[in-house]
Amino acid sequence: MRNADEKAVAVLRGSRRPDAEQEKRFAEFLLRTYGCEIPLTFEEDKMLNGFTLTVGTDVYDWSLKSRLRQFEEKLKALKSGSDSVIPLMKEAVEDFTPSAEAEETGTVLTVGDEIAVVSGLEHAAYGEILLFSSGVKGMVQDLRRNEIGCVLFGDDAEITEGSLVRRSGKTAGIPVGDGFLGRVVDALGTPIDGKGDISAEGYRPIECPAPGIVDRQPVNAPMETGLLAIDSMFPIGRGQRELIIGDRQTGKTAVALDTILNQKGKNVVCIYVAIGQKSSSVAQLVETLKRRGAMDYTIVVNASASDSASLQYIAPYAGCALGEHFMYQGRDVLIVYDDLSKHAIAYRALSLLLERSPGREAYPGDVFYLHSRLLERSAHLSDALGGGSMTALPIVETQAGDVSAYIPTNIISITDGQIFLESDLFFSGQRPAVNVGLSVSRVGGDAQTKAMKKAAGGIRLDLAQYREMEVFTQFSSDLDETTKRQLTYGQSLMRLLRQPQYHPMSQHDQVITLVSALHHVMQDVPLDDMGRFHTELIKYAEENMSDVCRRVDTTGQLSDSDREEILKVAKEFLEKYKAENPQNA
Ligand SMILES: Nc1ncnc2c1ncn2[C@@H]1O[C@H](COP(=O)(O)OP(=O)(O)OP(=O)(O)O)[C@@H](O)[C@H]1O
Repeated sequence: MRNADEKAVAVLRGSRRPDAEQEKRFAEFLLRTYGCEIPLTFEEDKMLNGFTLTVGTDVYDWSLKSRLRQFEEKLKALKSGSDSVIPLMKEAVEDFTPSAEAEETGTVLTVGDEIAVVSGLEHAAYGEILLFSSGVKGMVQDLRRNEIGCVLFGDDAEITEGSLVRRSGKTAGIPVGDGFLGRVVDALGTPIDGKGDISAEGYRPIECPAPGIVDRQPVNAPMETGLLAIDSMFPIGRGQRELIIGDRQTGKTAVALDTILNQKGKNVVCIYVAIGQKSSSVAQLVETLKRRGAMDYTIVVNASASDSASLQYIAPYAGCALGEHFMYQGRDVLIVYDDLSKHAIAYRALSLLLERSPGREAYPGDVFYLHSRLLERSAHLSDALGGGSMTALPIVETQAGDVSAYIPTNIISITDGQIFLESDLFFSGQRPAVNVGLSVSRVGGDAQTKAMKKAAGGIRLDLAQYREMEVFTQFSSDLDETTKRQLTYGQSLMRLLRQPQYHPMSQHDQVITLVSALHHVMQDVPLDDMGRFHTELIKYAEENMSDVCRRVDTTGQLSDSDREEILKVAKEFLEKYKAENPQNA
């Protein structure tokens, strides 16, 4: 029996809410031990995946651990036939004998600014959850000689100096499962969309080692964004990590959102992690996803600007754990971290409060590890592990286009390429504002479908030549005919790469556009009329060669004869267009 002054919180690990029979047994046990009746209250604890049992004012540790382990082994042996589970569960409850275990307790030395310094917990490990006497939880972040620095996930006003802290023996975790699809949750997995509780299938620690080399296979399947500028030149593969980088308000979120919308009907689970954003922007985004039918396969994890720095710090790891659950089931996952600059800032705030020495731009020394351990968890798993994948689209905000700042360079070096969005292009109306010169995709080329590869052929080269020529000819007025044509060709290509928001293009749409554009079919169409011409061309092509469109979409191949057919139809449409619009001919 413990000191009667201590506050009583105990955790019934890995268990469902105890049934009436079990509760009776607890009550009897307490009566036997204390000689009087003590009220019991059970509360679900999502973070530790268990139930907190509060008993009077004493500390207990109810351990069902060994029973549960045996029970799990039996279940595994049975491979869970539901008929045979019920007697097993009964048996587990009947054989249960509560026991009190010794545990390590410490005291709070100082507390403030979401940080507590604790002494006396000699065996606490990095990342372990500590339970404060007020019920608030914290995570060990700093291990010093005689004390521990801990970030708090709750109100620090309730914690007083000298109060008691207990170890939980567990690292922070999040409930996971299909029930989360279509929901908005906070960084601890608690629903915040007012739609009630989520029934979880399992539980995953938020920090988990990334799959090793043998557990992976090369990226070889495309993750189409539906954006012509990206799919044609910087293709993304399933399992790839592609950074979206740019100044504020350059359409970074829009690219990620369009990619999520484009996954409709493709059996991809999408996760959007909002870090340090306004809750109103997140609500707007959720509304857009709902309206466009994308919320059914999407989970939104929100740690808003008004949440504590510690919640913002763990949000991407929690989102990643949710994604891993699906990835290890062999499914494909797309995860967007919006954005990692704010994540780094939250971590910097925590580190400075923990009195770690500041390094470059006042970030702590391990800020590279902060992001590398997160992004390394995205992978294309080997077939032996189910062949699932997790594609990451981290977003980073730059200041005045400076990609060489600390956080952008770090993340550029961790990821497999970047889509660089430029303010000047954005404001000149070129949206998505992809800078073709600075963007790159290092592994996606292998994942691009043969049809796209064939259709997109030399577009990057053509655009590079155009950009060079554009600079040289900016101030000269009399240009020769070839240069002029090259310029109009480049301009028409750039115009075609403009794409309104929420209008992802299908694969056949992109292939038809690229084949016709790169064969100069659209060159003479006035730039102002390009949008209309393009829309009508696609409609005309879909009506006149539906079999080619279907073949491209289903097989991902583009035979020479199909290409000829596309060109023929495009030219036919051009003639029709010229006849209908003689002023543009
Ligand atoms: N392709 C597009 N066509 C038209 N408008 C667009 C396009 N892409 C983005 N926008 C608009 O540009 C604005 C900024 O986009 P967005 O919020 O995605 O940028 P951001 O870089 O994520 O911004 P922040 O820095 O605030 O995170 C939005 O109003 C969005 O509707």
